[in-house]
Amino acid sequence: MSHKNLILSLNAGSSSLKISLYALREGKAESDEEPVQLLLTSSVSGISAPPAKFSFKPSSGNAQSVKDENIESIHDHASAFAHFLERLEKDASIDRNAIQYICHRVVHGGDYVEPVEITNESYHHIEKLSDLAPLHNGSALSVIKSCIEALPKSKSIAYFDTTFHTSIPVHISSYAIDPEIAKKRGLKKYGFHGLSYAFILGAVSKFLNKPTESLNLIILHLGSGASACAIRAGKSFDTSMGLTPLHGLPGATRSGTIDPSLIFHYTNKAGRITHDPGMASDIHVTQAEDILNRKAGWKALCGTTDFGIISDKAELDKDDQNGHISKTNLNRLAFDLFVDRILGYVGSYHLKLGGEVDALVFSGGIGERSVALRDRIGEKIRCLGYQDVDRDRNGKVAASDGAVSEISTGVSRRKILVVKTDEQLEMTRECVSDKKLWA
Ligand SMILES: Nc1ncnc2c1ncn2[C@@H]1O[C@H](COP(=O)(O)OP(=O)(O)O)[C@@H](O)[C@H]1O
Ligand SMILES: CC(=O)OP(=O)(O)O
Ligand SMILES: [Mg+2]
Repeated sequence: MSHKNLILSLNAGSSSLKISLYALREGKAESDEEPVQLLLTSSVSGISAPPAKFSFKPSSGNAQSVKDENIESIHDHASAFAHFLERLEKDASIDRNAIQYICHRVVHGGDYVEPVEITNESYHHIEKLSDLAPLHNGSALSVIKSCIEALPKSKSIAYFDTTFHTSIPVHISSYAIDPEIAKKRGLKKYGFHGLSYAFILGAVSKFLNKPTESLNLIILHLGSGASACAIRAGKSFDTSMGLTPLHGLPGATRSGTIDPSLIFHYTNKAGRITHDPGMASDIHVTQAEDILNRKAGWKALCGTTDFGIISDKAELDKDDQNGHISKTNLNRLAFDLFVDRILGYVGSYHLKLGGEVDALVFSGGIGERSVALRDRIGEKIRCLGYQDVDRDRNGKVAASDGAVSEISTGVSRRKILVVKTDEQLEMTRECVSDKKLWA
């Protein structure tokens, strides 16, 4: 395939590497047309629960699609990217020299409030923030490093999850601690999943045919990392993650919010630097942070990071009348606990938005796929004036990237939607619209 002006978009999540390759459209795009054409998507999932699964899906042409192939040689994000590059050349015959820009999702941007080109200085700035996103920034940097080595002609640009949340008012983003120390050390709520929230906001605005500035939404991004966001007048007003992506909802291996004192009763080595081989060697965090980020969440409760399995088993327990499954079924506990924490945020954000909410949106790997979770949350929020979840619609949510599915019906104006989020496309749109890059 021969294309000019390619944009490669890389999203290093805590358990996955998601990749999309686009070609810039020639000529002026129609007003409603995407400025890029998608050439292929690829993903490596289960990086934190090997064997990792590799998928490769060209949009057209003769190249073969691959779905969920177990790849033993992938053990981290850098080896996942190396495997992708190999397959790009072998399976899709795309000339990597045609890649002009590489967009990288970087979770923690610290005080960077806009995307930055990767230079020595910005690389080290992102590296310094690695301890504040121990499952993320280091992985993104390892992929950036691979790009510098394997694709020296392409320019790498970092897009931050934190940028979207710079609109959060100071009384919401501040902690009740010594303000001088907070300022000196940058201790405040940053919030994450911002690229996903920006994408979802745009998709919902189009779907409801309302300008973003007029929208109030509660969005749930439920993936390996899970967070909630209150959008007021098209801007982030509050979000559940904080200084780090540990705060708020539990995740695949993360505890979410706990009483901070709990950790000192859990272990008497909380403050020591961890030497666990599972934590990347260039990340320096305490055992407390290691336990709460990597040895907690669904993995600790149920022995799996796959919420699909948890929700199936939780369902089994509900139907069992013979006492074969213990009443203390941990899958059931995990499911109910997740529902409880999500409801806490939905209720709180509903109030913070003064009851003016246009829609509740589900997204992320769990939000997009768990029919049971959407059904349960839908049932619980009816008292807030949301429409009813429609069984049929809920079971048939569209699976393509960017799709918006309405799963509720009724007379209330408050809808329940599912959006298949696309952080790679969000970064690419920003890249294309940045005039400096295309002068
Ligand atoms: N059928 C399913 N039902 C519920 N959850 C699922 C299903 N399939 C995958 N998941 C969940 O989606 C998670 C991955 O979400 P995703 O947003 O893609 O992850 P990441 O945070 O790495 O970007 C998995 O950890 C798994 O728990
Ligand atoms: C911020 C975060 O937790 O991201 P992810 O869900 O992709 O791991
Ligand atoms: Mg993700």
